[in-house]
Amino acid sequence: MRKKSIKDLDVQGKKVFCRVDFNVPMNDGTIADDTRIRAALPTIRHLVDQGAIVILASHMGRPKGNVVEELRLAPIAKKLEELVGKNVRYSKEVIGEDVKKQVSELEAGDILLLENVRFHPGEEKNDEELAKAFAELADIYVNDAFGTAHRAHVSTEGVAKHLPSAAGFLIEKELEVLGNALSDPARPFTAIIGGAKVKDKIGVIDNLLDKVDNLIIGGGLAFTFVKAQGYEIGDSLLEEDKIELAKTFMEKAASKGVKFLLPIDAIVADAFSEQANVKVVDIDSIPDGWLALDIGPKTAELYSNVIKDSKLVIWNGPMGVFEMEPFAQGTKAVAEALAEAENTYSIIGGGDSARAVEHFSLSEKMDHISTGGGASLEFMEGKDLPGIAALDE
Ligand SMILES: Nc1ncnc2c1ncn2[C@@H]1O[C@H](COP(=O)(O)OP(=O)(O)OP(=O)(O)O)[C@@H](O)[C@H]1O
Ligand SMILES: O=C(O)[C@H](O)COP(=O)(O)O
Repeated sequence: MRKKSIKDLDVQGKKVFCRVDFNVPMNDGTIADDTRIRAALPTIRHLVDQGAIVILASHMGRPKGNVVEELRLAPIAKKLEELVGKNVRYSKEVIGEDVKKQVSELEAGDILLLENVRFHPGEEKNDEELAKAFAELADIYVNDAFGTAHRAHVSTEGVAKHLPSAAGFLIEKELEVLGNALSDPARPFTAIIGGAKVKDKIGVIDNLLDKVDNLIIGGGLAFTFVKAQGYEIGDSLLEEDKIELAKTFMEKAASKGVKFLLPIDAIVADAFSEQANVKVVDIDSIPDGWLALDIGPKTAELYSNVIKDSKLVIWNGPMGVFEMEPFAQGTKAVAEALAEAENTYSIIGGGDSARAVEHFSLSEKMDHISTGGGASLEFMEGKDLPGIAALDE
């Protein structure tokens, strides 16, 4: 069922409580990447232009109900001011008398940013009292925090039960792109799954096997599959209790005619370190005591060719330990193949893959980079996102 859109609302003179995801990476008090702030601008600008009184709420980090000085949103307010080109007020409180007073002073088109909502112990508990207190501040609730839509917290879910609600432009765009990709994909449709843990990606692999033509596996999780194929993997990442499941995934792929691609070679190291001794080996020759930390060059070429022959590619999770230079080549090759593939629509599923693409300065070449890491993953798993489910239809 289609959710109500911010476009369907008359917000002139109305107080709008708008949840955004300003959980941006910080480096010594400065914003290391403002992508998520920029992603919320269309909604914020629309509300301002339509004469709404805009109350913005976001979390940053995981302060677990405590005030953590480094996680205050003051630098975000400043950055936002720069980006929207108008004064942004900032409250050092999440809720309370001072917030009420500040809200009462706002006029149409004004913006107030509340303090990090996770400073309040009620936020993550989805506390009813806090939900009511937020609702009392406003006439309307807009959720545009796609990155946090998989959390049932007060500012993402609880407050929606007390106010007329709608989705902002970012959530709409994410749902449209990810939704279209999964429900009516251009073919060949390829999913690339990497990262560290099989157990975190079980749901998404299972769901994607019903939809894709090719499933490419890389990263640390590939080695549980390699082990399931019967090869020795040295000290590479292994989830012993998932070997049987890995086999069932490969069987499911075969029965559905899905090409299931696993590494055919790997970059192995004698320690988990940038300074380690490194060599390239075929997948059946990973030496005892060594760890596979990246896909090898033959695998990178194989994966790149599949990518270039695809019409649609979804990518979640790096191909290797890309944070260390000697193990970044596989992830880089995949990013470059996506960047070069002219007839391929590329969707980067947030989190580490988005960071990797940014790291290789290839973001501009991708068709859609989701602002959601966990959220896009849960969406791809076919789960309902509580922050979206709670919105009016
Ligand atoms: N072969 C490998 N061995 C060990 N760790 C690996 C290997 N390949 C990748 N990694 C690590 O996996 C981590 C990311 O794994 P994780 O499962 O957390 O992915 P993710 O964060 O869920 O991905 P995304 O954020 O894109 O959804 C990276 O830090 C990377 O260094
Ligand atoms: O960065 C994210 O994935 C979102 O902002 C959600 O953050 P969380 O995982 O701390 O809930």
